[in-house]
Amino acid sequence: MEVDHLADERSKAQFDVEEMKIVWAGSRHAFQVSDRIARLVASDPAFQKDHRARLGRKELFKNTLRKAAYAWKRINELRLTEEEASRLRFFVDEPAFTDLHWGMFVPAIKGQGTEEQQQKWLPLAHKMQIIGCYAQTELGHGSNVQGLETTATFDPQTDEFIIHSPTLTSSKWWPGGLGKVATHGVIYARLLTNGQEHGVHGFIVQIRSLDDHLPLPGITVGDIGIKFGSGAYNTMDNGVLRFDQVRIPRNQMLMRVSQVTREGKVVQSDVPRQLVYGTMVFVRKTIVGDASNALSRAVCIATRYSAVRRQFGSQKGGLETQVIDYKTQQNRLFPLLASAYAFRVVGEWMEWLYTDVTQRLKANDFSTLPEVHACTAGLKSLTTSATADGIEECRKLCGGHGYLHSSGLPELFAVYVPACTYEGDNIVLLLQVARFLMKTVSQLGSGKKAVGTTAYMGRVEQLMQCRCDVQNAEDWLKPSIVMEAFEARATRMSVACARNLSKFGNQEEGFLELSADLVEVAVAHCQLIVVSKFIEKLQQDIPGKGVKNQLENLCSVYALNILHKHLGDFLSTGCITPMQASLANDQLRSLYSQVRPNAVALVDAFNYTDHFLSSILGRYDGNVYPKLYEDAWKDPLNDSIVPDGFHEYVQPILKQQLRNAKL
Ligand SMILES: CCC/C=C/C(=O)SCCNC(=O)CCNC(=O)[C@H](O)C(C)(C)COP(=O)([O-])OP(=O)([O-])OC[C@H]1O[C@@H](n2cnc3c(N)ncnc32)[C@H](O)[C@@H]1OP(=O)([O-])[O-]
Ligand SMILES: Cc1cc2nc3c(=O)[nH]c(=O)nc-3n(C[C@H](O)[C@H](O)[C@H](O)COP(=O)(O)OP(=O)(O)OC[C@H]3O[C@@H](n4cnc5c(N)ncnc54)[C@H](O)[C@@H]3O)c2cc1C
Repeated sequence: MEVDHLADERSKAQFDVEEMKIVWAGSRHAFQVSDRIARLVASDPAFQKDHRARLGRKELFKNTLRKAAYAWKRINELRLTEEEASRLRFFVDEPAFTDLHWGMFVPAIKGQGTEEQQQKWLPLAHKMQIIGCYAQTELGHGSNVQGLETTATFDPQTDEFIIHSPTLTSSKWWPGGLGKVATHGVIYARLLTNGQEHGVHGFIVQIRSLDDHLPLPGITVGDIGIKFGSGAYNTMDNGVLRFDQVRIPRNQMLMRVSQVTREGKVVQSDVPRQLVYGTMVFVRKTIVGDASNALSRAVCIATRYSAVRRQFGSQKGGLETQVIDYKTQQNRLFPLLASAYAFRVVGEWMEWLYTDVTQRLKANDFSTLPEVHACTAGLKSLTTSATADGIEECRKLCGGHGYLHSSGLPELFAVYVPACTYEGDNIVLLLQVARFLMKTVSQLGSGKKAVGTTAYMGRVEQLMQCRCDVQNAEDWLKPSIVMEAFEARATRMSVACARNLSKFGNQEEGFLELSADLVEVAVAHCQLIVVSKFIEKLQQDIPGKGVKNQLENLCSVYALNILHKHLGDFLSTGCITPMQASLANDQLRSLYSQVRPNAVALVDAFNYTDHFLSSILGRYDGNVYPKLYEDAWKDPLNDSIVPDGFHEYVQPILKQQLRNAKL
């Protein structure tokens, strides 16, 4: 019989874990779908993944193609819904060309194509009769989208666009799926008609033949090479692409935002030009939800292992202390656990925000677009940075064993860390948020009402003067007190920056000079959004014994840990006193004691299979040591007792030394 080494931990839980699983999944339905599909993937040997770090690039890539094809076969055989298919790809857990096909190519056509274009291209993409990628970034420019150099010149004689890469730096560089697989791409290029330039637009371009998969005439395409980490993101064929005067029909420019007529005239529709950037907004909101997936996975591993691992503290020959009982371990681990839950909640809210803006856009209401852009950009940045740092912290929380590939953490880190760069470099995105905030502050006096996530700035006068009401540590558990401290901090930092900016004659010059401060303002605003969405969630009815209470503890841990880490902001803006800061820290310590007995159950609520976690340290049954020992012997180096190369290279040295010693 299997022994559950964590049974004792599980018996300590003070809440209904099954109900928490529903909260984590978002709904009973979502839980059931996820649970069923996770088991389906875990039980299928074709989806095995524990050997992939030992494969060379070519074998690794071929293996990914095999898995993607098999996943597609199962999706069709089982007639999975779109939701189920997307869960299946998630649990297969291997970055592949399909991520970009479903995650960017299809959304780009949906968001930027006309009805007619959608009718033509989407059925082909949905049946995978074509495979697409999203080719925006170039060798010379990624962040600066307006700086892209690829051109799309309209030729009125033939009613075509000529797509061309005029310089080396205009080569498309990075698009996933492009390197070896994609047959088509949405290519971003500067539109030129009648000798005039009209900014960057998306074009559907066929890259490879549907018969023999060779590049079409005028196209040079390949993979950009090995990336960070063994295995990891190297399952993806990030690509390079150059065009030499490649012709495409006029109707392959995505024309929802602007149209080019038969005569080459550019006609703007009434949707804002920024919708050309719409796919990025879509993907950024998805990345926020994904951050909670990656962070929860790392936290699950580190929490279970911290309960298994014992070090020091044995008295009279008894058991040593579980490392999870050290306050320093709790102080590093529990805020990450709280962040995983916080990002889950904010990810759910992002889904709502995105659905809302999509409906508004359909009704030609563009009023919330700037705020949605600021929220998706800011929260993408905040959550991915915290998650990347959090995964690395989890590795350290697992001591030496965390550095082993079999802990699951190195690969998770290597796959996750580019999220801080792709879909917008995190600093560049925070500067977008800061621009939005400075604009909001500058409009406060003009009577324009601050709405949505900036509504708090409407109370600027009160927030500039308010004094925190905390008298004892428990006061920090009151949502109103926490909210006011965070709102006052964000407002005061925004106003201070706006005042500094106004000292510059040239706003752009001021923006550049103060950009480091502006990034901090943006972070303060985004942290406030996370705290406020978590608090809002707790105002809802949440069923299940003790579930709400656990979430309240986690919400307080999230907020008070941020307050502690950013104490400089709160103190220097006079939002709280040093004494109140010290009380917040006392409360945080006491919250750790309340989280401690529930920690293992709180990570069980993520409902991850051992297959998905792929971590010996994070095994559900906690049977870590025998499995680590067993796994070591599976390494190919242990296939032979004396390694290849020993007789050739090492033995001669030993013999030489021996000879020298005898002389
Ligand atoms: C699995 C991994 C796959 C990865 C895939 C990828 O990485 S794909 C590649 C991913 N690549 C990247 O992510 C590249 C990152 N870079 C970018 O997104 C942009 O180039 C930029 C936003 C940094 C600057 O852009 P710029 O120089 O054109 O703009 P500007 O600053 O002068 O602002 C002009 C106005 O537009 C507004 N606005 C801007 N964006 C949006 C939006 N999305 N929506 C709505 N609005 C937006 C902005 O607020 C401003 O409004 P205002 O004040 O006039 O009312
Ligand atoms: C794994 C991976 C997958 C990707 N997939 C795709 C894809 O499918 N399709 C696609 O089109 N692209 C893709 N990309 C490209 C990605 O979107 C870009 O790399 C990203 O947008 C960052 O742009 P950059 O590389 O130009 O960085 P840079 O802008 O060159 O950044 C370099 C440094 O400059 C700083 N910086 C830049 N501008 C400013 C500024 N205005 N103010 C202050 N600091 C600044 C940045 O903070 C950073 O520290 C992918 C990238 C990676 C790593």
